Amino acid sequence: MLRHLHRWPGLLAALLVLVLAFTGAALSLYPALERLAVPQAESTLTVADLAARVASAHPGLEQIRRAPSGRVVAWWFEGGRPGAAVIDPATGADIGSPDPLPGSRFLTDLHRELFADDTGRLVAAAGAALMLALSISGVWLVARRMGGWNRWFARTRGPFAGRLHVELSRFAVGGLILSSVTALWMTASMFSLVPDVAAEPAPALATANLPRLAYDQIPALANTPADALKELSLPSSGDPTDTFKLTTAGGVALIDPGTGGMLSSATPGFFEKATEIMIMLHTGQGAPVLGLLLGLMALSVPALALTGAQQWLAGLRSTRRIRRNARADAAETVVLVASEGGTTWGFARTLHDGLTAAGQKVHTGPLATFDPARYAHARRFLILAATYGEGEAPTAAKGVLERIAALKSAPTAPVAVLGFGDRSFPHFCAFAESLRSAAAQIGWAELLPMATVDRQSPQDFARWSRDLGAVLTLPLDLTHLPERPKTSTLTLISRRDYGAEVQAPTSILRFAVPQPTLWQRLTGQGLARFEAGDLIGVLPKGSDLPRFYSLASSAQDGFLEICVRRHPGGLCSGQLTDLRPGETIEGFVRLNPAFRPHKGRKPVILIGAGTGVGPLAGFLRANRRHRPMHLYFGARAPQSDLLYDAELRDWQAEGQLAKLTTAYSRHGQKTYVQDALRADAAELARLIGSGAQIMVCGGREMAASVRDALAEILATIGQTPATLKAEGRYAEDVY
Ligand SMILES: Cc1cc2nc3c(=O)[nH]c(=O)nc-3n(C[C@H](O)[C@H](O)[C@H](O)COP(=O)(O)O)c2cc1C
Repeated sequence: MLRHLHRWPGLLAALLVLVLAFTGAALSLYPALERLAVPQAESTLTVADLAARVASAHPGLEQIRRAPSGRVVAWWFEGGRPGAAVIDPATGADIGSPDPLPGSRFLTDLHRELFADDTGRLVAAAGAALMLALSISGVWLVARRMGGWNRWFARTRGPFAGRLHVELSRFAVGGLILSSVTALWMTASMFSLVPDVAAEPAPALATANLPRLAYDQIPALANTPADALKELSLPSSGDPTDTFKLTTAGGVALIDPGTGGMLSSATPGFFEKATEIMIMLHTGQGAPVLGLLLGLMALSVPALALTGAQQWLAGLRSTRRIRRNARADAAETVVLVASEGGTTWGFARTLHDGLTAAGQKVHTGPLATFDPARYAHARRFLILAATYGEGEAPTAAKGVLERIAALKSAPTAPVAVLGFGDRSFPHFCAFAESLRSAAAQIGWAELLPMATVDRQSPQDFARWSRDLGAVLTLPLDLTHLPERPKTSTLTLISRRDYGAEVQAPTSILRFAVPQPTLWQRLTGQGLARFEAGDLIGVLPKGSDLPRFYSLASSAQDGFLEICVRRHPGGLCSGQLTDLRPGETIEGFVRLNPAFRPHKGRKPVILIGAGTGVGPLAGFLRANRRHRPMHLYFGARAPQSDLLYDAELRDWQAEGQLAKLTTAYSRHGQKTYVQDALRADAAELARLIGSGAQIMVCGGREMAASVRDALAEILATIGQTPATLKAEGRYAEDVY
């Protein structure tokens, strides 16, 4: 419900709210500009002094008004003609026309009434009401996403658009609520819905036929500082009983010009004062810094709209192919999906269709939206979760574990977790396992013991579905045939071959990148955006199951490069290493943001062996700012499989590679990378102590030996690989 409340007004009102936000942000500059543009009165100046100064230049003075910015405007009637000017309070001289600053009337009319008088005012007020609804529901959604009110300011996780949306909301929501509440108040005041009629003093007449006192002989004018003045109306020269009318923040008074006595007065009531404060808070008039801050917050609105829409579209993309999706609050079976590449959604669809066909009311949605309060009629939860990084959650589901752990009580309906992973990774289905144990920790009853699906195995899935059917007493036996991923055609431009002499035939393959469409560029789909360290899924001929290779180049390089070692009998590596320039493969990019050098100038220690040097070479190629990068590279023999040999020399000469250390396992004194690390223990300890990041890429055994060697080195500075990992300074890409 809350999500709908946040989303639908969001879409409907996007345009209106954007107009209000842009014009509001632009208008917020005016109070500050006006404050800078007008000369300010000295602090000792009184209303009497000011009136005397203006009157000496304009004997027919009728009225003086002072705006909260300090801008003083005077009106007079001289030689049968009315006149008006902005006044320098220091001299009483005219310094310019009292017309509003250029553009401000246009912007004000657009902001306040969309050039449509009362109708426009009501539409603008509706925009403010929608802004308020969005802001308040947004405050709740941030709390929900972060895992509770006490975590409202905690570190954000997950995809960039979602993180930016939360960060901007946290910055801007206070100001947006303030601006919309004050706008609503001002509209209510405009339509006389607030009893804020200006207080008026009782009518009074001056003593006739007395000569006028000088301004400084009238106590009320002589004792009121000029910066407290709002308006002073002078008695009309043709009416002997007319009075001064002095308006200040404290109220309104009628003053006898002959005696100087106060004839009557009135002080503003609660609502009049409240309206005045609302106007100040909304416009920034009298509080230019607040105005600028509110303007800055209003400027977040377009970015919030964009990132909000992007998240909504991403959610829509994943669930749109679920047919007959029951509402979350009506469903008896809730299927929650954590996926990065989308294949788990395919399994979820098959499960959804199977359960629906068996008569169940099923709701399927992203695990990221999990909130027990949403599922009033749930009788069971089925969580389908893939694993990424080093046993971690897919990006969209980051933070879910913390949210489960933060639940005050476990949902009453039991849960079954089905993990999707790949046994060739060291942490097989580790995220699903973490979900299972987080559920157990809070006492969430298990519907079925956790099961796993290895490499999208239809058999594993069918087996689990039968177990589920047995528990639910439904005839479930689901066959899911994984869909072929959407691929691009890549043409080989060049290849360089290494390692044949040392029984490690390896090739660096460089492919042309097809020109991305505008849509792909805007949404980052296809091959529009990739970095070294991301992955390419290659579909070998004769199989729909992709094989992943780490990228050794980024989209900016203008080509896509991978290192492939030919494995005896390997389907994909065989086809790739047989490719001739001009031939093509089918592939798709999978982002791997966990394996990238952090931003900044801190040193990076790159450790790789064999084809593992591929992404590390990509990092070096992109190191145009020459941050210190140290490469430890394990190969078999220098003349045979030292991949990127020529480039490594160039990069070193140009400063992109600070230091290269090689270790050869079949040449001279045989050594491995871990030996080279141990030999450099003191230097490495120093680099890590100064904040260096470690990135390891290569085979599983090499990574384990490197971890052992680094554990010894880290112990000397009171660190472990685990502590560095927790800080995000130890990343592995292992196969
Ligand atoms: C970069 C990357 C890292 C992965 N890490 C793991 C892992 O640590 N453990 C695991 O069991 N599976 C791992 N996998 C395999 C995926 O979890 C598996 O292919 C899953 O079916 C993908 O589901 P999805 O397409 O819905 O994201 C990884 C896959 C990739 C591409």
